[in-house]
Amino acid sequence: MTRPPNASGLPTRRAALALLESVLERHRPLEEALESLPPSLEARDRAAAHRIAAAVLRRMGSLDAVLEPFLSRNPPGVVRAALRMGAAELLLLGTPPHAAVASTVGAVPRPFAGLVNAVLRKVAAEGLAALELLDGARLDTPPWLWSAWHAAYGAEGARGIAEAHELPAPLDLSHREGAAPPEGAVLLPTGTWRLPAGTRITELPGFDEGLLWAQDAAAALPALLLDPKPGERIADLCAAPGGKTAQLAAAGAEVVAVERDPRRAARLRENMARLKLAATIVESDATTWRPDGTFDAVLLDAPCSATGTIRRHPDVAHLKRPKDVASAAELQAKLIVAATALLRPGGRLVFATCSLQMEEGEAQAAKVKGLSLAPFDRQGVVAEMGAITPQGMLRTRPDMLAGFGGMDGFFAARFVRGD
Ligand SMILES: C[S@@+](CC[C@H](N)C(=O)[O-])C[C@H]1O[C@@H](n2cnc3c(N)ncnc32)[C@H](O)[C@@H]1O
Repeated sequence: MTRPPNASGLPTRRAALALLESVLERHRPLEEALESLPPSLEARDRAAAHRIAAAVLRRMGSLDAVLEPFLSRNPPGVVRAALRMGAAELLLLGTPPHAAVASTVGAVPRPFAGLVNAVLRKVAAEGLAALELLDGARLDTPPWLWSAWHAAYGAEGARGIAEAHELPAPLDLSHREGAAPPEGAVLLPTGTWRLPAGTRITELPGFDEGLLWAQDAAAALPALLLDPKPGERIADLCAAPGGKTAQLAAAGAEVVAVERDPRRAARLRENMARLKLAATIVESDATTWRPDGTFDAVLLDAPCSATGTIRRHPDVAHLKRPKDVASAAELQAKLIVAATALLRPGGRLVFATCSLQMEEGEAQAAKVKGLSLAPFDRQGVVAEMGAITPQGMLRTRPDMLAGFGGMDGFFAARFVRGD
């Protein structure tokens, strides 16, 4: 009998190693690394490689601590990556030990096969017990993020956030009116439909018909809180891939969506076409864009460090540094000035970021000039989740809605322009 080409599991492990090398050595985002995998790789191998690489990135500190006692010296980069990968399969992903060990051994250069085999056999035998004794939340969180979250949210908050990062995020869906919830979907208090992690949106009924789009429950809140009205002229600055543009357009607003990156603008166009929603898409830098006329409202979902999305993008924890927070905050300040100039008197601005860092949230909002803060309602479902601050700003964290499986970290504040 001929074996299918990937029965050995080798293409998956080689692809997972390539993903880890891209993120950890070449500092490229995981999504970008996935796009660079060979087109010949089968979809299920690509998905499996993604799952393995994401598990390693999510729990890397813990995996290294488990491996440490079994290593007499620091192994070369590719061997360490393979050991992390094998350990993730054994301890986190439930791969049968024989398959995990054999396929990882097959993926490393021959001279290291014996070492990898011996270490992974020990991990298979003793690793789970060792893992349970570790402080995973602490080990898997870069120290600078741990300190920043500690300062912002206290010891319990920092730990809650880090613990929420240990598990992959579910698939959250926003939908158009008239869509039916996919089988098994849970309705969250905020209106988002939630399906288990690993669900493929492209296979859901309603996807091809343009009735659904993927959007974390927290990411859906800023556009909701902007409260778009039919016929309002709204500028969506920094718009791709378009989750919020779709919400605004679905609410009947006349949307102008501005995106600087041409490739991302193309994705925004594709997404809006699939959803059969109308928006004027402008490829431009929002800091210098000067349209004719003013807007009733502006949604500024600004570029940021994205530390609120670590559950979905565990590479963020390895790629971002404090200087990235500082430079993103600088750009956000410029974008807020540009957004302010677009508002008609009485017009409103919602400034949002998917960051857990104060510099990109509360501290940024406190520096806004020429607009008045219009606090969000302290009643209603969002407030009941504990996501409205005493100042009336939105602050979600991955440990909120814990009973439902958490949500991304997001910040939003609303402002109005005086007459
Ligand atoms: C956080 S993402 C936006 C997500 C989007 N609002 C959504 O809901 O799908 C930020 C976007 O801003 C874009 N961007 C960054 N700087 C920009 C600028 N100066 N002008 C316009 N777009 C910019 C990025 O390319 C990226 O697509």
